Amino acid sequence: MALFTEEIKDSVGEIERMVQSRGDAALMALTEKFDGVKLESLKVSEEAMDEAFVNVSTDLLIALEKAKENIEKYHRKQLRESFFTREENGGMLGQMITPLKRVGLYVPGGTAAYPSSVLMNGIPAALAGVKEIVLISPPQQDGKIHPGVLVAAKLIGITEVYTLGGAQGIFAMTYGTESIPKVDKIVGPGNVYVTLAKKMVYGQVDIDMIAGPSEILIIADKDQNPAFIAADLLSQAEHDPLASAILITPSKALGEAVLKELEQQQQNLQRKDITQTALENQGKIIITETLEEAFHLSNRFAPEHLELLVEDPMSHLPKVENAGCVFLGPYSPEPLGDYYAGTNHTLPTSGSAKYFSPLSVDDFIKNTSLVYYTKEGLQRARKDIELLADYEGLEAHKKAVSLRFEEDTEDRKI
Ligand SMILES: NC(=O)c1ccc[n+]([C@@H]2O[C@H](COP(=O)([O-])OP(=O)(O)OC[C@H]3O[C@@H](n4cnc5c(N)ncnc54)[C@H](O)[C@@H]3O)[C@@H](O)[C@H]2O)c1
Ligand SMILES: N[C@H](CO)Cc1c[nH]c[nH+]1
Ligand SMILES: [Zn+2]
Repeated sequence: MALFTEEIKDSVGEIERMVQSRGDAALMALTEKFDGVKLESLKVSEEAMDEAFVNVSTDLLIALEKAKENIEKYHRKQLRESFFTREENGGMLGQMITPLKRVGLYVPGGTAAYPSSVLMNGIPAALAGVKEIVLISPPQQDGKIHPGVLVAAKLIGITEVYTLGGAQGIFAMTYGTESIPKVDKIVGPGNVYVTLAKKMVYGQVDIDMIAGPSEILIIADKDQNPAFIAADLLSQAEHDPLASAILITPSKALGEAVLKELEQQQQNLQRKDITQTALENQGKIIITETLEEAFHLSNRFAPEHLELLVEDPMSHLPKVENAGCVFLGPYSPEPLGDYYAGTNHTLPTSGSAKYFSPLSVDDFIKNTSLVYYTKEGLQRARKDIELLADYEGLEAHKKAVSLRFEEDTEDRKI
Protein backbone atom coordinates (compact mmCIF):
# COMPACT_ATOMS: atom_id res chain seq x y z
CA MET A 1 0.00 0.00 0.00
CA ALA A 2 1.62 3.26 -1.19
CA LEU A 3 0.20 5.16 1.76
CA PHE A 4 2.67 3.57 4.15
CA THR A 5 6.13 4.94 3.35
CA GLU A 6 9.32 3.37 4.78
CA GLU A 7 9.63 6.35 7.13
CA ILE A 8 6.13 5.78 8.52
CA LYS A 9 6.77 2.04 8.84
CA ASP A 10 10.00 2.65 10.78
CA SER A 11 8.33 5.15 13.07
CA VAL A 12 5.32 2.92 13.81
CA GLY A 13 7.63 -0.09 14.30
CA GLU A 14 9.57 1.87 16.91
CA ILE A 15 6.33 2.90 18.65
CA GLU A 16 5.32 -0.78 18.84
CA ARG A 17 8.64 -1.79 20.42
CA MET A 18 8.35 1.02 22.97
CA VAL A 19 4.78 0.10 24.01
CA GLN A 20 5.67 -3.59 24.28
CA SER A 21 8.75 -3.00 26.40
CA ARG A 22 7.73 -0.03 28.57
CA GLY A 23 3.92 -0.10 28.76
CA ASP A 24 2.31 2.98 30.35
CA ALA A 25 5.63 4.85 30.56
CA ALA A 26 5.93 4.61 26.77
CA LEU A 27 2.32 5.75 26.32
CA MET A 28 3.00 8.85 28.42
CA ALA A 29 6.24 9.63 26.58
CA LEU A 30 4.69 9.13 23.14
CA THR A 31 1.69 11.29 24.02
CA GLU A 32 4.06 14.04 25.08
CA LYS A 33 6.03 13.65 21.84
CA PHE A 34 3.14 13.44 19.34
CA ASP A 35 0.29 15.29 21.09
CA GLY A 36 2.43 17.79 23.01
CA VAL A 37 0.69 16.93 26.26
CA LYS A 38 1.98 15.62 29.61
CA LEU A 39 -0.70 13.32 30.97
CA GLU A 40 -1.17 12.46 34.64
CA SER A 41 -3.36 9.48 33.98
CA LEU A 42 -4.79 7.72 30.95
CA LYS A 43 -8.20 6.75 32.30
CA VAL A 44 -10.92 9.39 32.03
CA SER A 45 -12.71 9.77 35.36
CA GLU A 46 -16.48 9.62 35.77
CA GLU A 47 -16.42 13.27 36.90
CA ALA A 48 -14.60 14.31 33.72
CA MET A 49 -17.19 12.47 31.63
CA ASP A 50 -20.00 14.33 33.40
CA GLU A 51 -18.17 17.64 33.25
CA ALA A 52 -18.00 17.38 29.47
CA PHE A 53 -21.75 18.00 29.28
CA VAL A 54 -21.17 21.51 30.61
CA ASN A 55 -18.86 22.25 27.71
CA VAL A 56 -21.18 21.38 24.82
CA SER A 57 -24.29 23.21 23.66
CA THR A 58 -27.78 21.84 24.03
CA ASP A 59 -28.14 22.07 20.25
CA LEU A 60 -25.16 19.77 19.79
CA LEU A 61 -26.69 17.29 22.22
CA ILE A 62 -29.96 17.34 20.28
CA ALA A 63 -28.16 16.84 16.96
CA LEU A 64 -26.20 13.93 18.43
CA GLU A 65 -29.42 12.37 19.75
CA LYS A 66 -31.06 12.61 16.32
CA ALA A 67 -28.01 11.15 14.59
CA LYS A 68 -27.95 8.37 17.21
CA GLU A 69 -31.59 7.54 16.45
CA ASN A 70 -30.92 7.33 12.70
CA ILE A 71 -27.78 5.22 13.15
CA GLU A 72 -29.56 2.86 15.53
CA LYS A 73 -32.51 2.47 13.17
CA TYR A 74 -30.27 1.57 10.22
CA HIS A 75 -27.98 -0.78 12.15
CA ARG A 76 -30.86 -2.57 13.91
CA LYS A 77 -31.75 -3.97 10.47
CA GLN A 78 -28.35 -5.70 10.42
CA LEU A 79 -29.05 -7.76 13.54
CA ARG A 80 -29.00 -11.52 12.97
CA GLU A 81 -30.80 -14.23 14.84
CA SER A 82 -29.47 -17.58 15.94
CA PHE A 83 -31.29 -20.42 14.17
CA PHE A 84 -31.86 -24.16 14.13
CA THR A 85 -33.09 -26.06 11.07
CA ARG A 86 -34.78 -29.42 11.48
CA GLU A 87 -33.18 -31.94 9.12
CA GLU A 88 -35.09 -34.72 7.34
CA ASN A 89 -33.08 -37.33 9.25
CA GLY A 90 -34.41 -36.08 12.61
CA GLY A 91 -31.29 -34.07 13.43
CA MET A 92 -30.85 -30.36 13.73
CA LEU A 93 -28.29 -27.89 12.40
CA GLY A 94 -27.91 -24.40 13.67
CA GLN A 95 -25.98 -21.20 14.01
CA MET A 96 -25.54 -19.49 17.36
CA ILE A 97 -24.72 -15.77 17.39
CA THR A 98 -22.67 -14.43 20.29
CA PRO A 99 -21.27 -10.93 20.76
CA LEU A 100 -17.53 -10.34 21.08
CA LYS A 101 -16.56 -9.93 24.72
CA ARG A 102 -14.28 -6.91 24.70
CA VAL A 103 -13.75 -4.43 21.88
CA GLY A 104 -11.69 -1.27 21.55
CA LEU A 105 -12.99 1.73 19.63
CA TYR A 106 -10.51 4.19 18.17
CA VAL A 107 -11.98 7.67 17.87
CA PRO A 108 -9.71 10.04 15.95
CA GLY A 109 -8.88 13.44 17.36
CA GLY A 110 -5.56 14.67 16.06
CA THR A 111 -6.67 17.64 13.99
CA ALA A 112 -10.47 17.62 14.46
CA ALA A 113 -13.06 16.38 16.96
CA TYR A 114 -15.01 13.26 15.98
CA PRO A 115 -18.07 12.71 18.22
CA SER A 116 -19.75 11.27 15.12
CA SER A 117 -17.16 8.45 15.10
CA VAL A 118 -18.16 7.53 18.66
CA LEU A 119 -21.71 6.93 17.48
CA MET A 120 -20.66 5.15 14.29
CA ASN A 121 -18.38 2.72 16.12
CA GLY A 122 -20.21 2.38 19.41
CA ILE A 123 -23.80 1.92 18.27
CA PRO A 124 -23.29 -1.25 16.22
CA ALA A 125 -21.16 -2.68 19.05
CA ALA A 126 -23.86 -1.98 21.62
CA LEU A 127 -26.61 -3.37 19.35
CA ALA A 128 -24.58 -6.55 18.86
CA GLY A 129 -24.53 -6.97 22.64
CA VAL A 130 -20.84 -6.32 23.37
CA LYS A 131 -20.58 -5.91 27.14
CA GLU A 132 -17.11 -4.42 27.46
CA ILE A 133 -16.54 -1.47 25.15
CA VAL A 134 -13.32 0.50 25.57
CA LEU A 135 -12.86 3.84 23.83
CA ILE A 136 -9.59 5.65 23.24
CA SER A 137 -9.07 9.08 21.70
CA PRO A 138 -6.13 11.51 21.69
CA PRO A 139 -6.00 14.61 23.90
CA GLN A 140 -6.38 18.19 22.73
CA GLN A 141 -3.86 20.82 23.77
CA ASP A 142 -5.50 21.13 27.23
CA GLY A 143 -4.75 17.45 27.86
CA LYS A 144 -8.42 16.43 27.66
CA ILE A 145 -10.43 14.51 25.08
CA HIS A 146 -12.84 16.72 23.10
CA PRO A 147 -15.96 17.17 25.26
CA GLY A 148 -18.19 16.23 22.30
CA VAL A 149 -16.48 12.82 22.16
CA LEU A 150 -17.04 12.21 25.89
CA VAL A 151 -20.64 13.33 25.67
CA ALA A 152 -21.33 11.06 22.68
CA ALA A 153 -19.72 8.17 24.57
CA LYS A 154 -21.94 8.74 27.59
CA LEU A 155 -25.04 9.03 25.37
CA ILE A 156 -24.52 5.47 24.17
CA GLY A 157 -23.46 4.05 27.52
CA ILE A 158 -19.67 3.87 27.09
CA THR A 159 -17.88 4.58 30.36
CA GLU A 160 -14.41 3.06 29.93
CA VAL A 161 -12.51 5.80 28.15
CA TYR A 162 -8.75 6.46 27.89
CA THR A 163 -6.94 9.59 26.76
CA LEU A 164 -4.68 8.05 24.19
CA GLY A 165 -4.33 8.26 20.43
CA GLY A 166 -2.14 7.33 17.51
CA ALA A 167 -0.35 4.05 16.82
CA GLN A 168 0.53 3.80 20.52
CA GLY A 169 -3.18 3.54 21.34
CA ILE A 170 -3.63 0.64 18.94
CA PHE A 171 -0.59 -1.21 20.35
CA ALA A 172 -1.77 -0.58 23.92
CA MET A 173 -5.16 -2.18 23.21
CA THR A 174 -3.44 -5.09 21.45
CA TYR A 175 -0.82 -6.01 24.03
CA GLY A 176 -2.30 -4.45 27.16
CA THR A 177 -0.36 -2.19 29.56
CA GLU A 178 -0.62 -1.46 33.31
CA SER A 179 -3.60 0.86 32.64
CA ILE A 180 -5.01 -0.29 29.33
CA PRO A 181 -6.51 -3.73 29.17
CA LYS A 182 -6.11 -5.90 26.10
CA VAL A 183 -9.14 -6.21 23.79
CA ASP A 184 -10.33 -8.88 21.33
CA LYS A 185 -11.00 -6.54 18.39
CA ILE A 186 -10.07 -2.97 17.46
CA VAL A 187 -12.33 -0.89 15.23
CA GLY A 188 -12.45 2.68 14.05
CA PRO A 189 -10.87 5.09 11.61
CA GLY A 190 -7.66 7.02 11.95
CA ASN A 191 -4.74 8.65 10.19
CA VAL A 192 -1.92 6.82 8.47
CA TYR A 193 -0.12 5.94 11.76
CA VAL A 194 -3.24 4.51 13.36
CA THR A 195 -4.15 2.59 10.22
CA LEU A 196 -0.71 1.06 9.79
CA ALA A 197 -0.66 0.02 13.46
CA LYS A 198 -4.04 -1.69 13.02
CA LYS A 199 -2.77 -3.53 9.94
CA MET A 200 0.32 -4.66 11.89
CA VAL A 201 -1.61 -6.08 14.86
CA TYR A 202 -4.14 -7.99 12.79
CA GLY A 203 -3.92 -11.62 13.86
CA GLN A 204 -3.06 -10.81 17.45
CA VAL A 205 -6.40 -9.05 17.69
CA ASP A 206 -9.07 -8.78 15.05
CA ILE A 207 -9.55 -5.47 13.25
CA ASP A 208 -12.47 -4.11 11.27
CA MET A 209 -10.69 -2.92 8.11
CA ILE A 210 -8.24 -0.41 6.69
CA ALA A 211 -10.12 2.85 7.44
CA GLY A 212 -7.45 5.46 6.80
CA PRO A 213 -7.35 8.97 5.29
CA SER A 214 -10.69 9.89 3.74
CA GLU A 215 -11.48 9.60 0.05
CA ILE A 216 -14.18 10.90 -2.26
CA LEU A 217 -14.66 10.12 -5.92
CA ILE A 218 -17.41 11.87 -7.86
CA ILE A 219 -18.73 10.69 -11.20
CA ALA A 220 -20.61 13.54 -12.83
CA ASP A 221 -22.27 14.12 -16.18
CA LYS A 222 -22.27 17.46 -17.99
CA ASP A 223 -25.46 18.82 -16.41
CA GLN A 224 -24.27 18.90 -12.80
CA ASN A 225 -23.71 21.91 -10.57
CA PRO A 226 -19.94 22.63 -10.28
CA ALA A 227 -20.43 24.35 -6.91
CA PHE A 228 -21.96 21.18 -5.40
CA ILE A 229 -19.09 19.08 -6.76
CA ALA A 230 -16.34 21.39 -5.47
CA ALA A 231 -17.97 21.59 -2.04
CA ASP A 232 -18.18 17.81 -1.77
CA LEU A 233 -14.58 17.31 -2.91
CA LEU A 234 -13.39 19.81 -0.31
CA SER A 235 -15.47 18.14 2.40
CA GLN A 236 -13.20 15.12 2.30
CA ALA A 237 -9.98 16.91 1.41
CA GLU A 238 -10.26 18.82 4.69
CA HIS A 239 -9.83 15.65 6.77
CA ASP A 240 -6.15 15.07 6.15
CA PRO A 241 -3.29 16.21 3.91
CA LEU A 242 -3.31 12.57 2.75
CA ALA A 243 -7.04 12.59 1.85
CA SER A 244 -8.07 12.05 -1.78
CA ALA A 245 -10.65 13.97 -3.81
CA ILE A 246 -11.28 12.96 -7.40
CA LEU A 247 -13.76 14.04 -10.06
CA ILE A 248 -14.31 11.88 -13.14
CA THR A 249 -16.48 13.35 -15.88
CA PRO A 250 -16.88 13.15 -19.64
CA SER A 251 -17.44 16.92 -19.68
CA LYS A 252 -14.31 19.05 -20.07
CA ALA A 253 -16.39 22.20 -19.47
CA LEU A 254 -17.63 20.83 -16.15
CA GLY A 255 -14.09 19.87 -15.14
CA GLU A 256 -12.90 23.41 -15.78
CA ALA A 257 -15.83 24.95 -13.91
CA VAL A 258 -15.15 22.69 -10.90
CA LEU A 259 -11.50 23.73 -10.87
CA LYS A 260 -12.53 27.39 -10.65
CA GLU A 261 -15.05 26.63 -7.93
CA LEU A 262 -12.45 24.75 -5.92
CA GLU A 263 -10.14 27.73 -5.95
CA GLN A 264 -12.90 30.09 -4.87
CA GLN A 265 -14.49 27.93 -2.18
CA GLN A 266 -11.14 26.99 -0.71
CA GLN A 267 -10.28 30.62 0.05
CA ASN A 268 -12.80 30.75 2.88
CA LEU A 269 -11.99 27.47 4.56
CA GLN A 270 -10.40 27.35 8.01
CA ARG A 271 -8.51 24.19 7.09
CA LYS A 272 -7.28 25.61 3.79
CA ASP A 273 -3.73 24.38 4.40
CA ILE A 274 -4.97 20.82 4.67
CA THR A 275 -7.31 20.98 1.64
CA GLN A 276 -4.62 22.60 -0.46
CA THR A 277 -2.03 19.91 0.31
CA ALA A 278 -4.57 17.13 -0.18
CA LEU A 279 -5.76 18.53 -3.53
CA GLU A 280 -2.23 19.19 -4.76
CA ASN A 281 -1.08 15.68 -3.96
CA GLN A 282 -4.12 13.45 -4.29
CA GLY A 283 -6.65 15.69 -6.08
CA LYS A 284 -7.56 14.87 -9.68
CA ILE A 285 -10.02 15.92 -12.33
CA ILE A 286 -10.13 13.21 -14.96
CA ILE A 287 -11.89 13.77 -18.27
CA THR A 288 -13.06 10.58 -19.92
CA GLU A 289 -14.55 9.85 -23.35
CA THR A 290 -17.66 8.29 -21.88
CA LEU A 291 -19.51 7.82 -18.61
CA GLU A 292 -18.84 4.07 -18.88
CA GLU A 293 -15.12 4.75 -18.73
CA ALA A 294 -15.68 6.85 -15.59
CA PHE A 295 -17.29 3.84 -13.86
CA HIS A 296 -14.47 1.60 -15.01
CA LEU A 297 -11.86 3.91 -13.46
CA SER A 298 -13.87 4.33 -10.28
CA ASN A 299 -14.14 0.57 -9.83
CA ARG A 300 -10.37 0.31 -10.14
CA PHE A 301 -9.87 3.00 -7.52
CA ALA A 302 -12.55 1.47 -5.21
CA PRO A 303 -13.23 4.74 -3.34
CA GLU A 304 -14.37 5.03 0.24
CA HIS A 305 -17.15 7.42 -0.87
CA LEU A 306 -18.59 7.50 -4.37
CA GLU A 307 -21.02 10.23 -5.42
CA LEU A 308 -23.10 9.60 -8.52
CA LEU A 309 -24.03 13.03 -9.83
CA VAL A 310 -25.59 11.85 -13.05
CA GLU A 311 -29.06 11.85 -14.50
CA ASP A 312 -31.14 8.99 -13.04
CA PRO A 313 -28.36 7.80 -10.68
CA MET A 314 -30.28 4.68 -9.60
CA SER A 315 -30.12 3.30 -13.13
CA HIS A 316 -26.29 3.51 -13.00
CA LEU A 317 -25.96 1.69 -9.66
CA PRO A 318 -25.42 -1.77 -11.21
CA LYS A 319 -22.18 -0.43 -12.73
CA VAL A 320 -20.69 0.13 -9.27
CA GLU A 321 -18.51 -2.82 -8.26
CA ASN A 322 -16.30 -1.35 -5.55
CA ALA A 323 -17.15 1.51 -3.16
CA GLY A 324 -17.59 1.91 0.60
CA CYS A 325 -20.73 4.05 0.39
CA VAL A 326 -22.54 5.39 -2.67
CA PHE A 327 -24.32 8.76 -2.56
CA LEU A 328 -26.98 9.08 -5.21
CA GLY A 329 -28.06 12.38 -6.74
CA PRO A 330 -27.43 16.06 -6.01
CA TYR A 331 -29.13 16.12 -2.62
CA SER A 332 -27.15 13.31 -1.02
CA PRO A 333 -23.87 15.10 -0.26
CA GLU A 334 -21.22 12.96 1.40
CA PRO A 335 -21.39 14.70 4.83
CA LEU A 336 -24.99 13.49 5.11
CA GLY A 337 -23.50 10.02 5.53
CA ASP A 338 -20.69 11.24 7.79
CA TYR A 339 -23.10 12.53 10.40
CA TYR A 340 -26.67 11.77 10.00
CA ALA A 341 -28.38 9.51 7.47
CA GLY A 342 -27.73 6.41 9.59
CA THR A 343 -25.32 4.41 7.42
CA ASN A 344 -21.87 3.88 8.94
CA HIS A 345 -19.08 6.35 8.24
CA THR A 346 -16.28 3.95 9.14
CA LEU A 347 -15.50 2.77 5.63
CA PRO A 348 -12.70 1.04 3.73
CA THR A 349 -10.01 3.18 2.08
CA SER A 350 -6.86 2.71 -0.07
CA GLY A 351 -8.62 0.43 -2.55
CA SER A 352 -9.74 -1.94 0.19
CA ALA A 353 -13.43 -1.44 -0.71
CA LYS A 354 -12.62 -4.24 -3.19
CA TYR A 355 -12.81 -6.66 -0.25
CA PHE A 356 -13.89 -4.82 2.95
CA SER A 357 -17.39 -3.63 3.88
CA PRO A 358 -18.60 -0.68 5.96
CA LEU A 359 -18.46 -1.19 9.73
CA SER A 360 -21.61 -3.01 10.82
CA VAL A 361 -23.16 -5.09 13.57
CA ASP A 362 -21.44 -8.10 11.94
CA ASP A 363 -18.08 -6.72 13.10
CA PHE A 364 -19.10 -7.28 16.70
CA ILE A 365 -20.53 -10.80 16.60
CA LYS A 366 -19.31 -14.25 15.85
CA ASN A 367 -21.16 -17.32 14.66
CA THR A 368 -20.86 -20.74 16.16
CA SER A 369 -22.17 -23.62 14.08
CA LEU A 370 -24.31 -26.26 15.82
CA VAL A 371 -24.76 -29.92 14.84
CA TYR A 372 -27.16 -32.45 16.35
CA TYR A 373 -27.72 -35.88 14.73
CA THR A 374 -29.76 -38.82 15.96
CA LYS A 375 -28.43 -42.37 15.92
CA GLU A 376 -30.63 -43.13 12.91
CA GLY A 377 -29.42 -40.04 11.12
CA LEU A 378 -25.79 -40.94 11.64
CA GLN A 379 -26.48 -44.52 10.53
CA ARG A 380 -27.86 -43.20 7.24
CA ALA A 381 -24.90 -40.89 6.70
CA ARG A 382 -22.33 -43.44 7.81
CA LYS A 383 -21.38 -44.94 4.44
CA ASP A 384 -20.75 -41.60 2.76
CA ILE A 385 -18.64 -40.30 5.63
CA GLU A 386 -16.59 -43.49 5.77
CA LEU A 387 -15.98 -43.28 2.04
CA LEU A 388 -14.85 -39.67 2.27
CA ALA A 389 -12.57 -40.44 5.23
CA ASP A 390 -11.08 -43.39 3.31
CA TYR A 391 -10.39 -41.14 0.35
CA GLU A 392 -8.62 -38.60 2.55
CA GLY A 393 -6.65 -41.41 4.22
CA LEU A 394 -7.92 -40.38 7.66
CA GLU A 395 -8.60 -43.65 9.38
CA ALA A 396 -9.39 -42.22 12.82
CA HIS A 397 -12.08 -40.05 11.29
CA LYS A 398 -13.72 -43.13 9.81
CA LYS A 399 -13.44 -45.00 13.11
CA ALA A 400 -15.13 -42.19 15.07
CA VAL A 401 -18.25 -42.92 13.05
CA SER A 402 -18.04 -46.68 12.52
CA LEU A 403 -17.32 -47.72 16.14
CA ARG A 404 -20.62 -46.23 17.25
CA PHE A 405 -22.30 -49.05 15.35
CA GLU A 406 -19.99 -51.90 16.35
CA GLU A 407 -21.69 -54.44 18.58
CA ASP A 408 -19.04 -54.51 21.31
CA THR A 409 -18.81 -50.71 21.75
CA GLU A 410 -22.31 -49.56 20.83
CA ASP A 411 -23.84 -49.80 24.33
CA ARG A 412 -20.72 -49.43 26.44
CA LYS A 413 -20.89 -47.24 29.58
CA ILE A 414 -18.42 -46.91 32.47
N1 LIG B 1 -12.01 5.85 6.60
C1 LIG B 1 -12.83 6.26 7.54
O1 LIG B 1 -13.83 5.60 7.81
C2 LIG B 1 -12.57 7.53 8.29
C3 LIG B 1 -13.55 8.09 9.13
C4 LIG B 1 -13.23 9.24 9.87
C5 LIG B 1 -11.96 9.81 9.79
N2 LIG B 1 -11.05 9.23 8.96
C6 LIG B 1 -9.68 9.69 8.89
O2 LIG B 1 -9.18 9.70 10.23
C7 LIG B 1 -8.05 10.53 10.28
C8 LIG B 1 -8.05 11.41 11.49
O3 LIG B 1 -6.73 11.87 11.58
P1 LIG B 1 -6.21 12.77 12.73
O4 LIG B 1 -4.74 12.94 12.50
O5 LIG B 1 -7.04 13.99 12.81
O6 LIG B 1 -6.47 11.97 14.07
P2 LIG B 1 -5.95 10.55 14.60
O7 LIG B 1 -6.55 10.41 15.94
O8 LIG B 1 -6.19 9.49 13.60
O9 LIG B 1 -4.38 10.69 14.74
C9 LIG B 1 -3.83 11.55 15.67
C10 LIG B 1 -2.67 10.86 16.35
O10 LIG B 1 -1.65 10.54 15.41
C11 LIG B 1 -0.43 10.49 16.08
N3 LIG B 1 0.61 11.16 15.29
C12 LIG B 1 0.57 12.42 14.78
N4 LIG B 1 1.73 12.69 14.13
C13 LIG B 1 2.53 11.60 14.25
C14 LIG B 1 3.83 11.26 13.80
N5 LIG B 1 4.57 12.12 13.08
N6 LIG B 1 4.32 10.04 14.09
C15 LIG B 1 3.60 9.15 14.79
N7 LIG B 1 2.35 9.42 15.25
C16 LIG B 1 1.82 10.62 14.98
C17 LIG B 1 -0.57 11.20 17.40
O11 LIG B 1 -0.42 10.28 18.42
C18 LIG B 1 -2.00 11.71 17.38
O12 LIG B 1 -2.63 11.55 18.62
C19 LIG B 1 -8.04 11.33 8.96
O13 LIG B 1 -7.10 10.74 8.10
C20 LIG B 1 -9.45 11.11 8.41
O14 LIG B 1 -9.50 11.22 7.03
C21 LIG B 1 -11.32 8.10 8.24
N1 LIG C 1 -15.68 11.46 6.18
C1 LIG C 1 -15.18 10.67 7.29
C2 LIG C 1 -14.93 9.28 6.77
O1 LIG C 1 -13.94 9.26 5.81
C3 LIG C 1 -16.12 10.62 8.47
C4 LIG C 1 -16.35 11.92 9.18
C5 LIG C 1 -16.51 12.13 10.50
N2 LIG C 1 -16.73 13.45 10.68
C6 LIG C 1 -16.72 14.03 9.51
N3 LIG C 1 -16.49 13.10 8.59
ZN1 LIG D 1 -16.01 13.52 6.58
